[in-house]
Amino acid sequence: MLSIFSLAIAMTLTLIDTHGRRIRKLRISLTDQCNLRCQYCMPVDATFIAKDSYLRPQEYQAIAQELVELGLEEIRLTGGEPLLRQDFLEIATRLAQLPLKKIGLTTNGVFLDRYLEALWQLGIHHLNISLDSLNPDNFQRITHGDRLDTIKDHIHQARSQGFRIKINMVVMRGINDHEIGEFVEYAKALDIDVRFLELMRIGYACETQGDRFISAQELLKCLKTHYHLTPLSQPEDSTSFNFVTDCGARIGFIASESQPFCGHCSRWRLSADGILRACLLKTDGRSLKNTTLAHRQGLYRDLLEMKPYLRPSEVPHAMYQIGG
Ligand SMILES: Nc1nc2c(ncn2[C@@H]2O[C@H](COP(=O)(O)OP(=O)(O)OP(=O)(O)O)[C@@H](O)[C@H]2O)c(=O)[nH]1
Ligand SMILES: C[S@@+](CC[C@H](N)C(=O)[O-])C[C@H]1O[C@@H](n2cnc3c(N)ncnc32)[C@H](O)[C@@H]1O
Ligand code: SF4
Ligand code: SF4
Repeated sequence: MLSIFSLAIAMTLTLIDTHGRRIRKLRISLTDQCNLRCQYCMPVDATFIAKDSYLRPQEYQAIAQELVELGLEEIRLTGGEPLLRQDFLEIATRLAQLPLKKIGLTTNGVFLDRYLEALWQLGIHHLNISLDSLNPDNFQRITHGDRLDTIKDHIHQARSQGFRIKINMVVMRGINDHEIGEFVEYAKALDIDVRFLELMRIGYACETQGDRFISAQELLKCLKTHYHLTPLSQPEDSTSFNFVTDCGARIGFIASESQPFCGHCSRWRLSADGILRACLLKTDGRSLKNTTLAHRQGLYRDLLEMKPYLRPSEVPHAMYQIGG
């Protein structure tokens, strides 16, 4: 039931930006902290924002509710590592009460087992899990962590419980590009999706991206020498373009460098300390911390003018700082 005030807002504001793109997805970063240190994302000596600057569970709920009334359909919880957030379940429970079409979670999977039951009960059934190597030594090199078996075990448990799982693999030349065939077989064996991500020029990764970048088209060409690929349809605001292989594996490519998808971008992002941004690759945003509903209405209007039409080439902040 809309309050009179929020009804008035809903009548004057719709989430359509200045280029006609409808904002229907919000990615919420719950923390910038992480228990891994993926070499393209976070330096080993990363510094983090103070925990007392985090938005509180009630604030997430209030903001999300307003945006739902304006047309928001999906929320994805991300970070940093969202499952490190102490009050993760309270936040997830509050968001799950809203009339959303979907809530997803993007996680490194290390603590996933602790939350599977609750996530299932809350209707959060879409899990995107980062996994850049199936080889323990290589996994350690990339993430500075030795949790490969744990993560694989959690992926297996989640799949057995019925969760929809997409694996995100950032493919890097000379680091893990020799493993893409193994990932296709892994996806097939577990009946899960795998998406190959291009290494993005964002934050810390800008230093090494030039040498390690490998395009989706190059990967596709390589995979086509082993598999016959049939294209799959996807929503127009999908980050990935997808195929099914003749062995039955579902694979996708997120080519945010070589084939940007800004023209159909439908996402806003909310950082752990409450900065709402119209684009992953823009530093500027609007702080929603300590604001009233009336104030936020103006900030939402500002945001509708802040999403770039063309993809910015790079940005100094890292993915974990803004919410990947
Ligand atoms: N350029 C760009 N890349 C994005 C954006 N959103 C996600 N990505 C890329 O896609 C990767 C995977 O994102 P996920 O968290 O798995 O989400 P997704 O499944 O792609 O997104 P939804 O379908 O919206 O839930 C990220 O790590 C980024 O590399 C975006 O808005 N812009
Ligand atoms: C920042 S993480 C946050 C969620 C969680 N910690 C995880 O790893 O899934 C979200 C996604 O961003 C991706 N990512 C981080 N830095 C990236 C970069 N420079 N290029 C491409 N993807 C990147 C990760 O691979 C991961 O799939
Ligand atoms: S990609 Fe995810 S798991 Fe890896 S360091 Fe960044 S936030 Fe942590
Ligand atoms: S770069 Fe910005 S505008 Fe383009 S798809 Fe990503 S978030 Fe959207």
